[in-house]
Amino acid sequence: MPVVRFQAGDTVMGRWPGSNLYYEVKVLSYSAKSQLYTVIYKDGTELELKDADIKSMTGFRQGSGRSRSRSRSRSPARTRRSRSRSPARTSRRSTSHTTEARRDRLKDMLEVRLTPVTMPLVNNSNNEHEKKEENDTANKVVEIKEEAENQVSGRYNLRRRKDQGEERPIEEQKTEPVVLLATPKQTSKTTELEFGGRIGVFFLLLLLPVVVLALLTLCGQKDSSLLSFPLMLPPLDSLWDWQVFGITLLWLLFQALLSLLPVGKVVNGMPLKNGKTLKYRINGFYALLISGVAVGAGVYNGVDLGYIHTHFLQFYTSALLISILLSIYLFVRSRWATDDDLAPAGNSGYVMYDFFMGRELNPQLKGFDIKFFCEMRPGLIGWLVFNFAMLQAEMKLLNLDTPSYAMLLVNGFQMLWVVDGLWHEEKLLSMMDIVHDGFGFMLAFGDLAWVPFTFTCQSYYLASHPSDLCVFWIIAIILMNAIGYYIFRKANSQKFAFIRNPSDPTLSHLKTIPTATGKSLIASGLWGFVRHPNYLGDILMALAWSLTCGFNHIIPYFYLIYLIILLVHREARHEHECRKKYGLAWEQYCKAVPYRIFPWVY
Ligand SMILES: NC(=O)C1=CN([C@@H]2O[C@H](COP(=O)(O)OP(=O)(O)OC[C@H]3O[C@@H](n4cnc5c(N)ncnc54)[C@H](OP(=O)(O)O)[C@@H]3O)[C@@H](O)[C@H]2O)C=CC1
Ligand SMILES: CC(C)CCC[C@@H](C)[C@H]1CC=C2C3=C(CC[C@@]21C)[C@@]1(C)CC[C@H](O)C(C)(C)[C@@H]1CC3
Repeated sequence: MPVVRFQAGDTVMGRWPGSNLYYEVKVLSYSAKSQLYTVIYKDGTELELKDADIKSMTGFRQGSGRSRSRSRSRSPARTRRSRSRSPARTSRRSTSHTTEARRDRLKDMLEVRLTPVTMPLVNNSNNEHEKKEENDTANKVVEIKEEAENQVSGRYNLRRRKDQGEERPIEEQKTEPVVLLATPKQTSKTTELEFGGRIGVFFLLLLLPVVVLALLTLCGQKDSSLLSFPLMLPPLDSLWDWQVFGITLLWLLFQALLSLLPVGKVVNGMPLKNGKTLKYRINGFYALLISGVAVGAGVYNGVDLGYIHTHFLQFYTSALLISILLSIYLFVRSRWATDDDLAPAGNSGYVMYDFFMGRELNPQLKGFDIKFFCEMRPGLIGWLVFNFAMLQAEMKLLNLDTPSYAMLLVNGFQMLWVVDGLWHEEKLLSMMDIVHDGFGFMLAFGDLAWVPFTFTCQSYYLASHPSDLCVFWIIAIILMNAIGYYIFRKANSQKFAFIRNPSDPTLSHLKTIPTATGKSLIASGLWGFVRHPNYLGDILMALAWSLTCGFNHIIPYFYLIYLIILLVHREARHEHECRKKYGLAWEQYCKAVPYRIFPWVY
């Protein structure tokens, strides 16, 4: 039976999710079922916190006193300034739990809720915004937050905007690893399960590999109609080839070696739970160039890429086996991971769920980050090699002197997407997959098997299904891809620049909405059109890719359908997180930007 340490109305210190920052909060209620406290921050943001993330005011003062004295020796001026502002100093109350006192506190709390901080749309360069934030909740946190703001290195913006002018490029920043606050280590359990929980994940584990197999089988046969789906699995010996397995392992090794090349800059990842940052070498674009030269040299010297087309299923089963073995290795090694190494989403205690979601956030082998490598290299670059192989296979199978326009368009569009991804490789470091998701079966299979074998569905299809495109259709498809790419790139670049430095002068025209965390939300330009313009751009491109294959079968639309499902789910996940994280500011933002991904769809 859990001990309920706090009562409704108590003022306590609550940890901000995903960080070691503590804010003054009031307890609203406790749920015995979920064993979570609902607390309210001073700006009205309500969150559910675990017992381990809450400290009593007295306990916290004793704990933070130590860290305060540590920082005082480092920066006395800063500490003095923050102390004079700290509401914890001016409004410390007795923690005795008399009914009278509790009722008073509850009244205070309700007043906070009834007078929420209003957050107007502000211009990025507007001084009023800064003045506004001076009075904002973000400034009313106790001094430990101020201290933490000064200590967090990297790009995660927890500063007030008036301090942000000091932001420097990542490479130049000092990355002294720091522990923000000495708190006793607690194992943070995942309580909210995603993807339909244990049952959902069980089905995904079984279904995903079969879906890819079915897709490849249908794509490869003459009649690709869903109705002609083979009810029998292909014979097992047609699914396995040791030589193909060896080639796949060699490809992985080659890519791993390329990623270790000492070319390209070294940058810091986002700060981890313990305030430390990991270092990453950004050389994906060089790896792509070298891989291109190597494949080109192979073809020039008589290597027949048609082998990939004829052994595509075997390549898939090899990649599948490697991803399963890798996931087992990752799961086993996570037994020795510390709490700091664990991903917030993959530590439920249910073996299958955690195996799927991934327990460890950034598993490393002597500084080699396995997740970052898998996400950006073997699958993505392999995808382009596969596309090129399909182009050669098409010419051979359909007796063509030159590749079809459809095949050329698919190869060109997808090469642009991959080149763009590797050119902007550094930006991946702030993405949900790297910052939040553990590395388990979902991503291992996703990166090594799903990406190279489902993203190729159009070129694999075109290799044996001619698609004649008229000039009008070609122009329309190119235009659609260009518009999609423009939206995708501009939105992602703006978002990344803003996360890195919200005071970036090139973004000063953008309107933003401040939140209690100190982070603001862009609410104009592309980001004022829909809440995820980058998703919209991506979907437009995916549509253009599929349209090259005509309308005879739905199979080449597989990638488009997958992407829409994934991004709609991702949007819902993000929305859920942000509602908890930003509270009223999020509501304000949703009012200002009502459409989610598609314009006119709420
Ligand atoms: N082809 C494929 O299989 C897939 C492609 N993608 C593509 O990858 C790209 C990146 O995806 P993803 O990481 O999901 O991107 P998101 O757009 O969800 O970006 C997440 C980050 O952006 C921040 N953010 C979101 N909205 C705002 C805003 N209005 N103002 C300021 N910051 C904001 C979030 O901040 P916070 O949450 O901290 O507020 C978070 O740090 C997309 O273009 C997507 O289409 C993604 C998945 C699969
Ligand atoms: C197995 C599942 C059903 C789904 C697996 C999903 C993953 C394969 C994808 C989730 C998000 C991804 C992104 C990229 C690759 C595929 C995965 C990992 C990406 C890195 C590719 C390069 C792009 O430029 C990008 C925009 C950076 C992509 C980001 C998302």
